[in-house]
Amino acid sequence: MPAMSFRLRGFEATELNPNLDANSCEKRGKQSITDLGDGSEVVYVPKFLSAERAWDWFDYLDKEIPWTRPLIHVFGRSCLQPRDTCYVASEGLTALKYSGYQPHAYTWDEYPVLRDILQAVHDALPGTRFNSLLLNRYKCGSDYVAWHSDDEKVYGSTPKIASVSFGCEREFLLKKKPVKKEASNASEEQRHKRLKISCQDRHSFLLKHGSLLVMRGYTQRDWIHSVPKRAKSGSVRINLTFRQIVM
Ligand SMILES: O=C(O)CCC(=O)C(=O)O
Ligand SMILES: [Fe+2]
Repeated sequence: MPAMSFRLRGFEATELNPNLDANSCEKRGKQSITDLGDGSEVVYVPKFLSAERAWDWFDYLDKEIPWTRPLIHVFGRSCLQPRDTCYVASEGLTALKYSGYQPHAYTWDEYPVLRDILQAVHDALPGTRFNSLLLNRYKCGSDYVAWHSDDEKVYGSTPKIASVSFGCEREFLLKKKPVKKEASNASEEQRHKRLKISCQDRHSFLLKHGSLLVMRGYTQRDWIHSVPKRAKSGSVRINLTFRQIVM
């Protein structure tokens, strides 16, 4: 598939920085790149942060962030968002709105540790310039995020989203968006290709304390993701997703 490998080569330029000092590379350990097909990719780095550093940041975030649990509107109904949230963005950007909710944008200056975490992410992903951050706190196993994609127009057509996790391990699922109904005149080859894709249309990552997961390429256009409820009650998990607002 020469066309695709060419397209993917474009993404390789922004892979994890191989030139970080040997020590931080070592700590960062292995990364895995999952090719979701058709220009969508997920990079997972289980040991992005040392456990100690990640616990320090967990404690700060848990205590200092002004968490809220807003009322959101989905499918014509209002409900409490099933997790705590907070939003931070650079000044002068277009306001973010999702599920009928427009969060207040706090500034980076109000929570300086967030700049340190942002710096660690920028160091690992050369060429990125994240200017906004959505924070989520899952207090127990019944807090979750439903299937969705972060495909808001403000992020552009191929957003890169860097997700850092702290505390309780939770499962992160990816599922291919359903393809539009097959035209009746689709060739045998096209049908075979679709069938093959549909067998590989789910992925799961156990997001560890101190891990980094990056979604890139067409992942928001072609895939949805979720953090489902967990039957056995878990402890607190905090997740930070760094994004770049481009319009
Ligand atoms: O908590 C996570 O790992 C994912 C959060 C998420 O998908 C989001 O904030 O859009
Ligand atoms: Fe998301």
